[in-house]
Amino acid sequence: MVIASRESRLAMWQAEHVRDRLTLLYPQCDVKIVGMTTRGDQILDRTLSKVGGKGLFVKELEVAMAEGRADLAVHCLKDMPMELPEGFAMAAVMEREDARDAFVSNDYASLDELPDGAVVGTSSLRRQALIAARYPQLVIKPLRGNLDTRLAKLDRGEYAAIILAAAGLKRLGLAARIRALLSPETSLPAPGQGTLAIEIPERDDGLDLVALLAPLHHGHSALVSIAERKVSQVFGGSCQIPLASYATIDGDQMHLRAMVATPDGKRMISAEAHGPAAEAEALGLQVAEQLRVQDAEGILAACLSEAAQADDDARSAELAASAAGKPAA
Ligand SMILES: NCc1[nH]cc(CCC(=O)O)c1CC(=O)O
Repeated sequence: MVIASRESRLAMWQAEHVRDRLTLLYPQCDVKIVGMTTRGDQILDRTLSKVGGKGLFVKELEVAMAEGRADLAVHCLKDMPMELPEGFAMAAVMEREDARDAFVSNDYASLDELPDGAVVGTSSLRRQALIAARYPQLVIKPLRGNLDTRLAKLDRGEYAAIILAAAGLKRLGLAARIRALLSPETSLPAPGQGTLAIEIPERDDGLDLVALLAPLHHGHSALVSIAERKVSQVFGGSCQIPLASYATIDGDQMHLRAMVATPDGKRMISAEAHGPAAEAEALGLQVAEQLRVQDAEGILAACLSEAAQADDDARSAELAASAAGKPAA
């Protein structure tokens, strides 16, 4: 069995995690990992939402699976497109890690402690909007790169604090860097945050990978991800829009909360619903409908035109820089 993985430390940890679970389940099976670099790993100078979004990190892995060089790929569910390309399926959704955002800083213990004008690093439009709405006195600057790069930028003093997913830090043994976990009330998580999913190609050799991977599937985590991702899907499933969607299950009841905002956090709408967990998709649609009647589409249109404007600005800067004979910053 071959697992295709990106080469970042986090992606490798995730692939190794699945390899170890499979090896325990099927000691007779030889599980290997093949590492590969994706377009998303190569483009580090621009905000992710502006260079093509979620598909960027999975394409090369899918090509490897389609060509028979790999049997499965492990992804952060948060980075997976809402609809998988023809010929691929989600074989398992694993048990969710901590879904919360984490506050990381060398000098401050929480967002509340940051002085006016302090620079906070994040490239997630969702985190940017949520922080800007609650802490208008803070300055939010883009932050990209893998986890180690982001932490190094913080340590060099480029930011007073940065916001990252708690799950990634915990997986890499970096939980000690977390100064505060942001409650869903402060920073409602992204759809699927903290959850790993396994993607497989359709195959015609009769091997039932879904059945083989079933012990890695976690029913509750799958149900909350269906509800969360439905909300995102209704609004286009893009990461160019600040959208949060977070569900929890208590007994057989699900609680789903969602939020849509403009990147500056000046317009923000929320919705929530309770219902049977088994009706996850319907709950997602219900919350999406509540957002729609509050003009979610109007807010999203404003986001997309802002993103297009930023793209134009970036292109103009690139053109001006190349005319001046130097690479764009
Ligand atoms: N967009 C990048 C990404 N995709 C998944 C995670 C974290 C791990 C997870 O949510 O499972 C991260 C890093 C971050 O948001 O800080």
